[in-house]
Amino acid sequence: MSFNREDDSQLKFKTSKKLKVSPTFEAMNLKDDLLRGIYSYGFEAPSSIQSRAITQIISGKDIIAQAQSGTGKTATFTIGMLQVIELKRKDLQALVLSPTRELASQSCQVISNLGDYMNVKTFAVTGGKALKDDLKKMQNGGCHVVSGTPGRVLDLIKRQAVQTRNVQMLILDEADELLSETLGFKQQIYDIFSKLPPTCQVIVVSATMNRDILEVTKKFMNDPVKILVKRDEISLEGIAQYYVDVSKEDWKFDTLCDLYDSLTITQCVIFCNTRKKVDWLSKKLSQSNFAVVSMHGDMKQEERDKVMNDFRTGHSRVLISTDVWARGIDVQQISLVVNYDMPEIMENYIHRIGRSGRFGRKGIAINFITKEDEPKLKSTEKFYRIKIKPMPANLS
Ligand SMILES: Nc1ncnc2c1ncn2[C@@H]1O[C@H](COP(=O)(O)OP(=O)(O)OP(=O)(O)O)[C@@H](O)[C@H]1O
Repeated sequence: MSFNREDDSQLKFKTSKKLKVSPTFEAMNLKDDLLRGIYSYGFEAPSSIQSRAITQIISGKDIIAQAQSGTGKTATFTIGMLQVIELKRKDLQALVLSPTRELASQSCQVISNLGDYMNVKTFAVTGGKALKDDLKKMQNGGCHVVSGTPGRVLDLIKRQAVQTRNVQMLILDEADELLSETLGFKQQIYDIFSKLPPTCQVIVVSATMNRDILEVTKKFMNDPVKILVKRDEISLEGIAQYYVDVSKEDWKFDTLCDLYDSLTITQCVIFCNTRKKVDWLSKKLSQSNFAVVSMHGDMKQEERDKVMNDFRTGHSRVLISTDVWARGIDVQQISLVVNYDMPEIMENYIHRIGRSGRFGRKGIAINFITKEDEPKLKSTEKFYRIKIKPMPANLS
């Protein structure tokens, strides 16, 4: 998935025709306790993907659900899943897989919140945490839903701590990332899949899909319902996208310092392409007395957890990270994303800028462009049919 991509239009893959649209949550015939959970979580009406996909999930069909970032895909699969799960039973019935530990934990939290009045029991099992703790909590039993990263889930299945015999729903969140050739999750996903009952319903979800991934889904999905988004509609209108012509790498730092006051108006994420660069940038900003925090995959999990917690609660406002933060993480106060480096993977442009502008909020994305980045900028604009304009002098 490089930037020099041939046209991979989804010609063969089209949104299924005549899908039912439920204009309200009541119209979905949900359990009372689930409906209560939805309203007390603060939701009033379903988003576009929710009004189309939830009832399809409930009907038991396999589904490919694509929708723009921040439009409520997590609640889509969660509500569908909670409606189907039998709470009286004490066995594992649904499995959610995510590419990062933080995302798996976040989804677990959403499931637990929306299912608050149903007494749903859900656990997050992720790498970076003590295996023995996961073994213990799974042994205690009674878990209806596991949300985890593929490696840890597979490990627990092999140790028979996660019992898959009654799993009736598999959800692949950020599915294009989980199934991509480059990241090494694909084989783990296949291995997990091979341990599930053959009748298990499969739900794949992401803001981005490409033809290769859609081809792959044919191998393990059964005539899925498809809800797809055209490429020129993937980028959210509410996120204003700008570039700053920095010419050379050396000039990025001063440009960022000049922007710092704008970064702290609400909350901001700055993306770099390597862990080393994240460390370097956060050190250099701290030395210049700018308050920033940072997170990447080489850090200890306790440290990652602390950074996440401080950022979620608003104690820190500027976070520097790698693509470990590109997908799925939901912090509503983020209004600004800076690509200090342009992403290596085209899809991640959409995911990164989608950390702002959550659920209809306004957002701003700023891309630092060196001479070498110019072709990337052009191909991103062309691919998603967007216009990334020069940053205005007065950003606010
Ligand atoms: N029906 C709703 N009404 C109000 N807020 C909602 C509704 N559905 C979801 N939200 C909120 O919108 C935000 C974004 O939702 P979510 O994280 O599920 O988006 P997403 O589509 O999974 O995004 P991404 O592509 O970045 O993973 C969350 O804060 C969520 O609580």
